Amino acid sequence: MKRAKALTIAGSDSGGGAGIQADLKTFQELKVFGMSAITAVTAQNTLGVHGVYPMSLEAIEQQLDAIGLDMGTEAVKTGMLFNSEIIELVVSKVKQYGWQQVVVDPVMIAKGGSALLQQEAVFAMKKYLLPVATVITPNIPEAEELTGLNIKSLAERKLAAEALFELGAKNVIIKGGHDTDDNLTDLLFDGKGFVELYSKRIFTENTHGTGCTFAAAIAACLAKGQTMEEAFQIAKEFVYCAIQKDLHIGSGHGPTNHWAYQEQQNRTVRS
Ligand SMILES: Nc1ncnc2c1ncn2[C@@H]1O[C@H](COP(=O)(O)OP(=O)(O)O)[C@@H](O)[C@H]1O
Ligand SMILES: Cc1ncc(COP(=O)(O)OP(=O)(O)O)c(N)n1
Repeated sequence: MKRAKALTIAGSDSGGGAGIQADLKTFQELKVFGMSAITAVTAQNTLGVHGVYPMSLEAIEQQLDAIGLDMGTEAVKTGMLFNSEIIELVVSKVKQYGWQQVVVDPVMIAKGGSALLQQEAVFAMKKYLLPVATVITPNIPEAEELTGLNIKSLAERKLAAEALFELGAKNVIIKGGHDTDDNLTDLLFDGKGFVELYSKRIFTENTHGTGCTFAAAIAACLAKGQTMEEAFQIAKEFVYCAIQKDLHIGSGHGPTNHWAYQEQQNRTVRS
């Protein structure tokens, strides 16, 4: 049987909750063959980011060529890209290999406050990366940084989504984890209309890596040929289950549970 493949281009999280590790776990759970190109190694646990070690451009290029020249991929997901040189390299490889489904998670700052993208790289993200994005998945602070808009209301979020679409992303999803009330709205804009997905906030400390997991689920679904709206719905459900059935690992902001979605699907099929 031919299996869909997805490539994550992101940073490594030694704690296993975010970055490359979250992406590969999500791909696997959604039955997509996962591949990776590591842009930076972070020393990270549930208490925060303790070190960031960017890879050389040569090392990143070799990883991308290794995939592009032999295996190919049905979807690409980008996460922590750290600086403008890495962004420009990734964009050139996306174009060289004609990779079509490109999910851009514009990772900037970890929940603990550590910078995962240098400030100078925001310009390159807007100018080079957004135009090759099938979808960009910022949280509210990232959408504010990319658009220069203040986002307090859903109406303002819609304006930000339109602004990101104008910068070249074919679809925009602004995530609601940073909503100020306890009803979270994730918003999709495809250039024509909006889709809103709602959930209640789950009260837990264990939300490390929710953004990575959400974007990886979108990439996995697109790799399998599902529509953007289907991918959006599955990703929201996947991450909700992962937060709801949290694992209580570590003494700080713990990881989510990447196998919870499949466990729920299995229960539904059996009952
Ligand atoms: N406490 C929570 N309860 C339920 N869903 C959440 C919670 N926190 C985040 N989410 C969901 O997780 C996904 C990632 O959102 P967000 O936290 O905004 O991303 P990021 O990790 O990039 O900051 C979204 O679908 C959001 O609605
Ligand atoms: C290596 C690495 N990449 C990305 C992140 C940020 O992940 P995110 O899903 O936004 O989760 P939080 O850091 O906000 O918990 C990361 N921490 N490390």
